[in-house]
Amino acid sequence: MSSSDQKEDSQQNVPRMTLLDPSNRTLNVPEFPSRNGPQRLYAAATKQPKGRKKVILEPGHSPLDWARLKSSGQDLRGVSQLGKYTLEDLKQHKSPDDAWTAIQGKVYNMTPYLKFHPGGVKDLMRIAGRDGTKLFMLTHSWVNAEFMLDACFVGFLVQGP
Ligand code: HEM
Repeated sequence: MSSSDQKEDSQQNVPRMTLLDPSNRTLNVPEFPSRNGPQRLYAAATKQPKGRKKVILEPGHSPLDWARLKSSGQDLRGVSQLGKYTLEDLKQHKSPDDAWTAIQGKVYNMTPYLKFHPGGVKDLMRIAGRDGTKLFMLTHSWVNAEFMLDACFVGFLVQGP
C-alpha cells in the first residue's frame, strides 16, 4: 500500500458530517468539532457545574432598567460629596439597605443596584462592607464595574490611620 493510500484510509476513519453550503449544495465534511479535538477537550474541562441556577430578576430590574435608572439623574449615591474611606468605614455599610463596597480603589454605594445584579442579591452581598475587588475579579473580570456603578460612586478607598 502506498503512503498516499494510507493517508486516504486514515481520513476515511474520521467521522463525517453533512452540511449545506450557501448555495444549498450538500457537503460531506469531517465532523467538527472533531472527537478528542481541542474544542471538545476544552469544553469538557470547563463544564459549568450541574444545577447552577440562573437568578430570576424581579420585573423592572433588567440591565436595561438599571441603565435607565442610573442615567435618570436620581440620586443613587446617598452622600452629598465624594469622600475618602478606610476599610473600617466600609464595615459600617454591610446591610442590604446600606451596602457599600470597594472595587479597585473606588468605593460604591451598591444598595440601589442589589436587585439589578444578574448574579443575584445574595452573591453581591458577599462583598458588602469590604473590599470586593478579589471576588469580583474572580467571578467576572470582564464586567466593567466602574461603568455599571458610576452613579453609585461615593469616593476612594484609603489606608486606615
Ligand atoms: C459591584 C460588584 C458587581 C457588579 C457591578 C456585578 C455585575 C454583574 C454583571 C453586569 C453581570 C452580567 C455579566 C454577563 O452577563 O456577562 C454579573 C453576573 C454575575 N455576577 Fe456579578 N457583579 C458584581 C459582583 C459580584 C459578586 C461579588 C459575585 C459573586 C460573589 C457575582 C456573581 C455573579 C454571577 C454568578 C453572575 C452570573 C449570572 C448569570 O449569568 O446567571 N457578582 N454581575
